[in-house]
Amino acid sequence: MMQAVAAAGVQKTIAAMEQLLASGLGAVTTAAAAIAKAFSDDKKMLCFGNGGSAADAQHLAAEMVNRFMLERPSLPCLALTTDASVLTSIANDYAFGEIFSKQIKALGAAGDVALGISTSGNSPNVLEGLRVAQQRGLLTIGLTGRGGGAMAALCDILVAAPTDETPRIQEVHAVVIHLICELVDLTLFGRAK
Ligand SMILES: O=C(CO)[C@@H](O)[C@H](O)[C@H](O)[C@H](O)COP(=O)(O)O
Ligand SMILES: [Zn+2]
Repeated sequence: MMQAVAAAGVQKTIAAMEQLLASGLGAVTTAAAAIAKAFSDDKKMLCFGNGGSAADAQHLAAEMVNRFMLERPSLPCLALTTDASVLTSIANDYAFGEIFSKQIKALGAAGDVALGISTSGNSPNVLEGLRVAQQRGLLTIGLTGRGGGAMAALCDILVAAPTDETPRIQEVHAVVIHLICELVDLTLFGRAK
């Protein structure tokens, strides 16, 4: 029983990855090119999401600020999920739906990249972050699941993992995040390792 459940989980992830590959990976390469262009224009990237996707936002920021595979200069990227004082004060005094958008108002500038991650595509705080980012002239990139939910309308570039199950979507996102890092390094530094 346990083995069958585990095998089914792996099969679903493989199927989603195969579909992503068959789709040509156009959204992934477009997102990476846009992020590389922003960095080469001295702009930064702000990443955000809830739960496992908050961890994914932090993972991406760590790869950019520290390094991925290549020894190269730090790249300006910030996860908006890490400062407990900022997050709790906004949630307590205003609304949980504003925890990302208020930080984007403070830190975001035109030409920066706002990268929102939501498996459902419908988390109100991620939607509000993307909405404010668009209003302020940031480029909006969304990582989501099949369909993209309400997020699709708020993203200049949407990477939609072709599956409906939250953990499987997150597993595809982990690969997409690493591909973005690899392609950004390749674009900016001529190689990725
Ligand atoms: O990691 C997981 C599930 O795998 C959870 O923590 C999950 O991220 C949370 O339930 C999130 O609140 C879901 O939000 P979203 O992906 O729909 O925006
Ligand atoms: Zn998870």
